[in-house]
Amino acid sequence: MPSVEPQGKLDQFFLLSQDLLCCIDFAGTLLSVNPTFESLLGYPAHALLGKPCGVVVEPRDHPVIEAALASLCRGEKVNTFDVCARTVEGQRIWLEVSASSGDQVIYVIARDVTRRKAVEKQLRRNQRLFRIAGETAHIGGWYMDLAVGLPIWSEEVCRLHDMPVGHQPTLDEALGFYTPRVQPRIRSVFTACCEQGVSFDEELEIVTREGRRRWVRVIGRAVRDELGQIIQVQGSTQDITERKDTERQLTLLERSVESSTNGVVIVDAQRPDLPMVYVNAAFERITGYSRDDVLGRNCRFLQGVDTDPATLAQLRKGIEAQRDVHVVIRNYRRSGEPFWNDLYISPVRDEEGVVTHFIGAQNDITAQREYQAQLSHNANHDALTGLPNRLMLDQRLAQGCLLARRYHRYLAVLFIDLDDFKPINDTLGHEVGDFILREVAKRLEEELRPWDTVARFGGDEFIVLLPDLAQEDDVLQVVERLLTRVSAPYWYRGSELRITASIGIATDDGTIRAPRQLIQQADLAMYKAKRRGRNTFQWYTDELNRKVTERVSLRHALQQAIEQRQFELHYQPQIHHSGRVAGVEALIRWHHPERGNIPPGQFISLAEDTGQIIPISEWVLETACRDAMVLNAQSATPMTMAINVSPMQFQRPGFLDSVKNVLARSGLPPALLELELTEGVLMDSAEHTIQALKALRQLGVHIALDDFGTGFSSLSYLKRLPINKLKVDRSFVRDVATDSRDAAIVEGVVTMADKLGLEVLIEGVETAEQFHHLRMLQCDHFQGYYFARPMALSVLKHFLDSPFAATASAADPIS
Ligand SMILES: Nc1nc2c(ncn2[C@@H]2O[C@H](COP(=O)(O)O[C@H]3[C@@H](O)[C@H](n4cnc5c(=O)[nH]c(N)nc54)O[C@@H]3COP(=O)(O)O)[C@@H](O)[C@H]2O)c(=O)[nH]1
Repeated sequence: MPSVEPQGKLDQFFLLSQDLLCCIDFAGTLLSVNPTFESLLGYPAHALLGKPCGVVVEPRDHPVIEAALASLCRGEKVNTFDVCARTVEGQRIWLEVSASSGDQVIYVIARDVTRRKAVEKQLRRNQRLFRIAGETAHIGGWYMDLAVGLPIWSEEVCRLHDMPVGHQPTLDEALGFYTPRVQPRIRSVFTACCEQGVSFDEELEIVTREGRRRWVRVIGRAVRDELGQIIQVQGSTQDITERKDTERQLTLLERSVESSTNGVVIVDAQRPDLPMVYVNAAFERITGYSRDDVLGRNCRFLQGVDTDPATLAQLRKGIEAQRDVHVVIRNYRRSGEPFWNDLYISPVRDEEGVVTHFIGAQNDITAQREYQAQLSHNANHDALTGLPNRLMLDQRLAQGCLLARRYHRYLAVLFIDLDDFKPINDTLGHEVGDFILREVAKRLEEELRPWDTVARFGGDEFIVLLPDLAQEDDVLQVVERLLTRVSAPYWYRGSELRITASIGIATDDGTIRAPRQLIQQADLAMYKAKRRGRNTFQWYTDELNRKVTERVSLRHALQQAIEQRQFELHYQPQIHHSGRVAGVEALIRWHHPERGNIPPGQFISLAEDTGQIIPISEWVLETACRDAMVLNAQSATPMTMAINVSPMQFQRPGFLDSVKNVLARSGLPPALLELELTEGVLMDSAEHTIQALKALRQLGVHIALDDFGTGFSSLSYLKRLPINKLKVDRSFVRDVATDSRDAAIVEGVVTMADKLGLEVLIEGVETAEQFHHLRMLQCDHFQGYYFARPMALSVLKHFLDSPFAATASAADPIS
């Protein structure tokens, strides 16, 4: 293969050049190579000449060479191109190739650009990494040459502003993306950077071209030339919207937790002893401990002596099992004051589900608890005295019975009723009444053992439960103590008040099945105590029960009697000392369809107690007045009608009017009506009674004082009473013939009545002997079986028509 030899100066250049030089023909065959070609690629010239130039080039680049040769063959110019050659040792060398055609040959200059290629590669790699970093971190770069005054944005910065990649804004446009609120700030820091070289690092909000609001972190710094002149400002802009959103959410969360009214505690679940790592302001407020006091400590210091161990165990179990727990626990504030903590504890897990923390939400429910306790106390206690009420009494009663049964002990139930409490309340006022009730409650409590119960049963009634008595009689000493204590004086605003109590006692030896029965039994016994004179006690007995049961059944029967008009009036003549019948006393008779005649002594007092006396009395008054008119129509001389007036009837406000009305309806002259009142009625409410009597007297009605001598009336009081007659009780008559004391009493009464200008009637005269003694006295009237028994109206009419003188004479002529 002929070689093309360079000549002259060109030869020198060919031989000494640092570049690879070679000549090839238009087929690409190597014609000559310079020494650098040989040395760089490691091939001797003879090994190359005559070979295609592509032998030293990577096959991958052969098409590049072929294309260049083709162009040169067509006489076209070829631009510099790069190919990768391979040395004899296999090392790759990048060559930058320039080729130009001569007449017959092609001159090729190839320069080793391996190093440049490596730098370019590295640069490209760096650029790619930079782009990846920018895209993933949403961070882009920018700079502005001060001399030019136009910011240059990276692709990421363009994207961040929703601008097309490659957009190059003016400075004003670039800063104009910031929201109006932060405009002054960005312009100020940017200017300071340009003019004074002050770096900046700001987090500000922009509005993109699409109108989206985004938070960016913009960092800038000045670049100076070798003279220290600021020539450029460069920096980065990062989209931190997500972080800001997260931060905002966190801030919101934190503020919410901070401003929550509930206490919030976070403890570290991974450190020993679960130390607190966060507490909010409400925790500080509720507990009184500051953050500094508590962070790092376990929250058990909030517990105290009263903290319920069962609740603590429940709490501990929940934490150990890493599950939600809800407890209401007794905790203590820093001041030592206890409070009720309504506590929810929940585990907080990380992404792997590992419990890293526990969060506790606590609520101080002390006030709520107290309110509930108050409500429950109110539901179980009497508002005035603070004593247990009926509801609680029932529970305690059931407990007491249970204890008596289980431990073979006795339970005593005391029914305590204050004597004559109503007059205190009515006359002195409710304030005084309340004071007495409170005081009594206090005294009763003070006299009892801690495990006894005193409850207010209602009004002026109290129930005492004495459980756990070894013997029934043990109750007596308590009862006596209670009676003494209640009857001690009460001092109200400097005035002394007195009150007593009547107590009924019932006991259970563990056999009673219905505990409430004990209260009923004690109640019955209490009534008996009242009847026995008050300020005393009475045991419940079966006999008492029988009597009370009888009273209950009688009460029902009485109601039927009122409704079915089973009553009749009998009349007993009252004899004037002249021997004529001066009047009659109306006496009620009850003809029960099954029981037969029931005497008034058996039902009048019951009717008094139940209030049934009112309709009965009204009927008596009406009937007696009507019958009096009948009798007077038949009688030649005026005949009075004496009627027994019950205390309740007399004290009713409308009594006077009812008398007036009955008189008006019947037409009976008032002077022929005599109302018989007992001493007991007249002794009550002195002034009121006297006024009522005066009103009756003004009406013209006569008043007789019945059962005189049995009521211990004060004689001075007697003189003030506007009455007409005294009826000497028959108890003085019975033995008047044999007992000089009775005779003296009757005589004394007759004399006194005479001096007071009162008439006298001696009742209960049964025998001639009695009458014989009594007729010697200057007495006006007599009444008794000796003269006539009470009789029905029809019988009385015959009696009056009969020659009474004969009857009376038969008994013993009076005149
Ligand atoms: N409030 C009302 N009380 C009434 C009425 N009717 C009767 N009574 C009272 O009931 C009590 C018992 O009355 P009674 O069984 O009718 O007895 C009366 C007479 O029968 C009885 N009496 C009359 N004479 C004699 C006698 O010689 N011996 C004797 N052992 N008893 C006699 O006395 C009763 C009349 O007593 P008094 O009223 O005190 O005059 C009795 O307390 C009645 O008051 C009524 O309608 N309303």
